[in-house]
Amino acid sequence: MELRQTEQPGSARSAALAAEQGYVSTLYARLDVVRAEAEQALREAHGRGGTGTRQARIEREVTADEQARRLARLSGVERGLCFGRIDHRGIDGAAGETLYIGRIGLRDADYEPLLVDWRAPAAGPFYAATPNTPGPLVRRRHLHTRDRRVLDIDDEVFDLDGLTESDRRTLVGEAALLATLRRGRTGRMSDVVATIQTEQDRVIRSGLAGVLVVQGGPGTGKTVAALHRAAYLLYTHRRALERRGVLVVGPNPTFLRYIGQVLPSLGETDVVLSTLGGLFPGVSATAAEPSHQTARVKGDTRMAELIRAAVRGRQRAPRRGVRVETDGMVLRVGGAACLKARDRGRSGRRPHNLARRAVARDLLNALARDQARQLSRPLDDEDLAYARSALWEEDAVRAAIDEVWPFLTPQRLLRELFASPDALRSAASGKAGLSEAEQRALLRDPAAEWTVADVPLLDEAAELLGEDDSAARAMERAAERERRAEERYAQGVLEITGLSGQGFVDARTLAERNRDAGPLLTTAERAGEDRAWAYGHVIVDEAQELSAMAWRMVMRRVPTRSMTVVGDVAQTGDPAGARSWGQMLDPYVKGRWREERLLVNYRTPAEIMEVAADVLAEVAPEQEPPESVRDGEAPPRAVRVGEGRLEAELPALVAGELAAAGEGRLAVIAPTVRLAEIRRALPDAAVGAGPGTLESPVAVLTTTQAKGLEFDAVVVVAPSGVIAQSPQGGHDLYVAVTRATRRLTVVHEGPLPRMLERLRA
Ligand SMILES: Nc1ncnc2c1ncn2[C@@H]1O[C@H](COP(=O)(O)OP(=O)(O)OP(=O)(O)O)[C@@H](O)[C@H]1O
Repeated sequence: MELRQTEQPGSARSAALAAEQGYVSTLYARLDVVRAEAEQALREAHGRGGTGTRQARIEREVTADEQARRLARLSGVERGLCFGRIDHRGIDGAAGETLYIGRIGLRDADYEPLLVDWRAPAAGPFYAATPNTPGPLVRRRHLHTRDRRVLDIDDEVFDLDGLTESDRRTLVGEAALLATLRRGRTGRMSDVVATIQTEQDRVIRSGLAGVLVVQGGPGTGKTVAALHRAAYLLYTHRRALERRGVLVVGPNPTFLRYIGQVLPSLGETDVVLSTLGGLFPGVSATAAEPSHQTARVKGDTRMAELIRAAVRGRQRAPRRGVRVETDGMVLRVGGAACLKARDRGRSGRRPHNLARRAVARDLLNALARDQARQLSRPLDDEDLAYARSALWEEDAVRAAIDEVWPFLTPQRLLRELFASPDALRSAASGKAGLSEAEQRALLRDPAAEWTVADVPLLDEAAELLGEDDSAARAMERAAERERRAEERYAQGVLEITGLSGQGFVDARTLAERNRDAGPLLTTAERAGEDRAWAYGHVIVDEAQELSAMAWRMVMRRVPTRSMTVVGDVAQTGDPAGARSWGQMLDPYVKGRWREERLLVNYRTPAEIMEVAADVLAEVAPEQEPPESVRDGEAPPRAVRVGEGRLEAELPALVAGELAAAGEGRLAVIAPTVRLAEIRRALPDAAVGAGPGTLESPVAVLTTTQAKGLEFDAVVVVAPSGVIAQSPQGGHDLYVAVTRATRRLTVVHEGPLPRMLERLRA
């Protein structure tokens, strides 16, 4: 049986608190010493001056860089440095070992451990122990601190002799967890190191190799567990991952901002956060597809065949040959010679742009021979080489070569393909086998902006075309950004170390020194610029939204297939998204992916989850709803407004909900077609996925934009509209009603959809 000991008798409790305060004070004192040492080391690294060999300078800057990172890490753990303690079972009457668990590891001057990093194996039992399976522990203690003071302790004593009753939820540190969950939301996700639950801990500490799928209903902590996993993997496999980096892919920029500060708070910087639309260097796509049909077609793997055929279609052998007018002469390459050049280009199986060299050379040779013949000049190898380079300088010659085998960027290929019904028809007629309607769905204005679903297509095209000069251009852009970032970074270093304004060195000089030694790009920065970068591990959140084409792109980024795939197939909103994990993953790791399921909902109160469960039963009856960990403060409700009255009635309703939510944040979630009206009704609200969305007390969002986010109060407007908006509308409604941490209101004009019947009661 488990004993909770928050209610200890007064004096015993004060004594325990005082003892813990003593220990925690020792920890902070040690932290101060370690910080001072790191500051000193950084000062020394900079103090060594700007002379010496390049190698020496680089070494010095690397040391300085490491010390600066170390300092940043040490500064980041001030809040909640130590949050737990575990007491091990003694052996043969001797007392067992006691360990304190915290955000980083600390040792005393004699190198004896004072504090164990939460990611270290020794901290494992703190998260893994349950009343049924306490492992080596006799007690787990949660320490609640503010600033450097211990405010409270919360004990779980595992009585080893009399375990009778199973705690179904196996909650770790229930009091600590519930206190955390009851807090108002701030608009940013925060770390949960102090209250990680056993089932989440299994996800976090699962091995690095292979594909791990984390399937779980809304609010089960998939995202938070995945981010802690990133920190854990970087800590545990630092050598393997530091050089290659970790990529986290999220559904939209707002979501990335929402989760962005969890990783720095965990001390991790070598992580690239990206949306799918940002995975192709040089393109930053956010636009959605104009229709569900277009989204579906673009996500289908037949697109790979279409693009392959489109590239082949650009490799031509004009039957009449090519003709160039230069210097008053007409030079020709016959149809047969063109065919031969093209076939030679294809036979090497090299990517299109790389094979172009050989094709161009063949054509230039043919033109040079024609020129020599017309001028009745002999042509030895040297003459031929000279003639080739002279001809290559001529625009008309290059245009003729382009007729046979043009240089293509992925952007140009797709733009021209999607703008031309003929090109589409001819590419679609082969293996791709797209119907006429499907071809029409792809047609668009060449000036249209890139959509998120275009990005995997650009990536596919880049594979077939081979590298162009985009890497070089990206490096130039990176160098410029680097120059600007260096100064900002240097200023940051000076501020962190307290050296700013003390006359040691100024930001510009520090940045200059770095520059002299060559750019010190982090792994994350180098990886983010490089399409062909192979990451050490990739985490995909809201992974159910990825189409089959998007999976092809993501898999290219991680040839080792070391991945964490996080999502919920019951929340799939994208028409090309996943119906099952096997459907998406089996083509790459058939039967070799493992799955962990998270079953407890930490976000949505039980009363709201009942409503959501009705929706789930309708739209994905094979899925189990997660079980809520806490009860709500107010029952969810439906409010009917008269036809055409929404704009008039919404402001008061939202104001009332906002007041009831206290300091909290509110989201209005609505179908796209109603946004304009809601914007008029709530002129002060942040609308859509802009930068202010997370800060504003009231945000107006579509379900797609609300994915992965949470709010104290949620007002779902026009549920029938949400359902009708897309073939996955039921899934969208499920997402919408599960965003609330405290209050849910559904506003409807017509009859309530059947799946929300419970709200009528
Ligand atoms: N162990 C925990 N301790 C404290 N808070 C937790 C814990 N696990 C989850 N939470 C909180 O529960 C909420 C939901 O977590 P999260 O967003 O990771 O869920 P999710 O499974 O990704 O949800 P969805 O599928 O709806 O996007 C967050 O506020 C998170 O901080």
